[in-house]
Amino acid sequence: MLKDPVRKYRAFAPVGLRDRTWPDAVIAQAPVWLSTDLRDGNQALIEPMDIERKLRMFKMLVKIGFKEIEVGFPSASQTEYDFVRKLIDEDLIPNDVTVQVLSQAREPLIRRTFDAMHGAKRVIVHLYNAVAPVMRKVVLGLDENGIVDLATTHARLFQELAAQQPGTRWTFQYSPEMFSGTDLAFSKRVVDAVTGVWQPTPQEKCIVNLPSTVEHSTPNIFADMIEWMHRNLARRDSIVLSVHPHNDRGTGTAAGEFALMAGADRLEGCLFGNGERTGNLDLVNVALNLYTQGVAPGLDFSDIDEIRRIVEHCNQLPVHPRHPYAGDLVYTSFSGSHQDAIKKAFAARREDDMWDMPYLPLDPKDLGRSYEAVIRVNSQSGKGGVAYLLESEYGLELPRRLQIEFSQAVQRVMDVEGKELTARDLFALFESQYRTCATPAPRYRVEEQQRGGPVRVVADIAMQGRAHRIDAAGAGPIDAFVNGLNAAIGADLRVLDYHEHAIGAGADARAVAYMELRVGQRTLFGVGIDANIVAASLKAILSGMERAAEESAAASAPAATA
Ligand SMILES: CC(=O)SCCNC(=O)CCNC(=O)[C@H](O)C(C)(C)COP(=O)(O)OP(=O)(O)OC[C@H]1O[C@@H](n2cnc3c(N)ncnc32)[C@H](O)[C@@H]1OP(=O)(O)O
Ligand SMILES: CC(C)C(=O)C(=O)O
Repeated sequence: MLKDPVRKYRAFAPVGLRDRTWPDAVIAQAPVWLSTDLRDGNQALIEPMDIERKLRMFKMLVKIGFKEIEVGFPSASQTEYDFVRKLIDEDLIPNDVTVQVLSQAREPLIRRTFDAMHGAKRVIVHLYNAVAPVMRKVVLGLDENGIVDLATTHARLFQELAAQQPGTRWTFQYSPEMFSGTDLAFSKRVVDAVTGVWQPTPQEKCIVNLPSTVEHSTPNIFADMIEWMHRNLARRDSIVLSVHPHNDRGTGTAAGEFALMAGADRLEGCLFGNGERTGNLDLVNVALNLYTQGVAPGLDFSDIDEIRRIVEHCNQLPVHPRHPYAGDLVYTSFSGSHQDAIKKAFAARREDDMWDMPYLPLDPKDLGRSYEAVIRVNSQSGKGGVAYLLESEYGLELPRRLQIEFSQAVQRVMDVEGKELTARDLFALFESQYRTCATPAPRYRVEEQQRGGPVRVVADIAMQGRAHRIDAAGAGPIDAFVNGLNAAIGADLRVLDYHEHAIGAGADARAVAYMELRVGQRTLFGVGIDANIVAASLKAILSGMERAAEESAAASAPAATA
């Protein structure tokens, strides 16, 4: 790279629109959307779509709700031509959808384009030629007058050929290619000349499409350019003002949104931003940005994963896992503080509340995603994430101090393995830590002399492989069991805290008991799961006692020598 890039690159000149209004505008309604996946998207693919893939894409675009779809460049190849013929001949274009086709300002290409559209009910036929100084000089070898002449000559040809097919309802569209790299006065001159030929009316509008063929500047400058054109174009009331942003600087979405604020009526782009180089404007991104502001986009992304799979199949290109709204990881938090906030916000949320979820700008359910992947646990995670997964996947509502205790066990595993732990891994670790499967239910009997009075518990238990009989009284079954255990094995056991809840419902429901115990000098948890609530509590005590015994055995074992 150059130390002094100014010797090679020049900054894009600002427009200097002092009385600009767009920064205060609010986008309160959806624009007219034009999908160019089958044209600009397609021309950027390593392997352009065959007819089967084009058709699959077309049907999906219709299902999403696009009413204007650029289906190809019919003069480019036989496949392109045959595809539009198939749509027309097999009557595959719904009545409320208008197809669009593109042609360069070259007579044979335009003739073939009109030829391809015979019998179509409605067509947007799209003319372009380059207007930027670099293209005038190196590609076309024309001065400004020559460019105006090129555009108007072919605009007249459009009129002539359309008149020969009166059964079709034609809408004309013109794009001054590389508008983003052209001075505004000249862009206006060419566009006014073209609309001067077409003479659109407020009832029969034409479309003027302003492309940032290459994105040269910050999006505020593009917005100034659009506002300037919006204010200065002749016949503005007879024009649908469209923009076609690319994404060379990574600000295509901002450019599209700012352009709407600056007066544009229509956006051209592709799903997930496919298109030349860094892509076209990402229509999913803009539509869902609107949605999160409470504006109905008029496009349906309720099954975003299915749409993404079809796009990946048709384009043979992957959608990045971090792609806005659609990527595999965009609703997933790994980091502890994010997980903690999400978990608390989910717990506080009621069904009809406005969406106000930390770290989640949109409810993944609205796009057909489950909450399953919202939180995933790795070494960056804390207790909140672990607790969330155990609760959402296994119905375990761990009390706060147990969350802290268990997350230390998780961290120890993570430090060794260093990889993500799934909900299933965490549950398996929880089962083994708290011996929820290994602790057998004691055989026990509870005797109550009078309702509300002291109870007697008689139980046979096994502790550290040895059998014991417990027979003691207490204020309730837990108290009696603890008293009996202390007497039978000489333990120093107290219950500090106790939580229990049901897991599941109906005949399959089980109870889980979380028991915070003081065993000698040690404070720790025991957990028991059983169909019977008393059995679950006794198991929880035994689980904690076994854990304490194992820990003290481990602490007194001689340290291994190398
Ligand atoms: C910014 C955009 O996305 S615009 C759309 C671009 N899309 C495509 O190009 C995909 C489809 N294109 C094609 O299949 C081919 O380019 C075709 C069939 C249209 C034309 O093919 P060819 O006739 O072989 O021309 P080629 O592709 O080399 O294009 C260069 C010619 O087009 C002319 N040309 C280039 N841009 C323009 C323009 N905007 N307006 C008019 N003529 C142009 C050039 O001057 C050059 O003419 P020359 O051969 O007389 O020097
Ligand atoms: C034909 C035009 C609209 C185009 O694709 C571009 O300039 O990017």
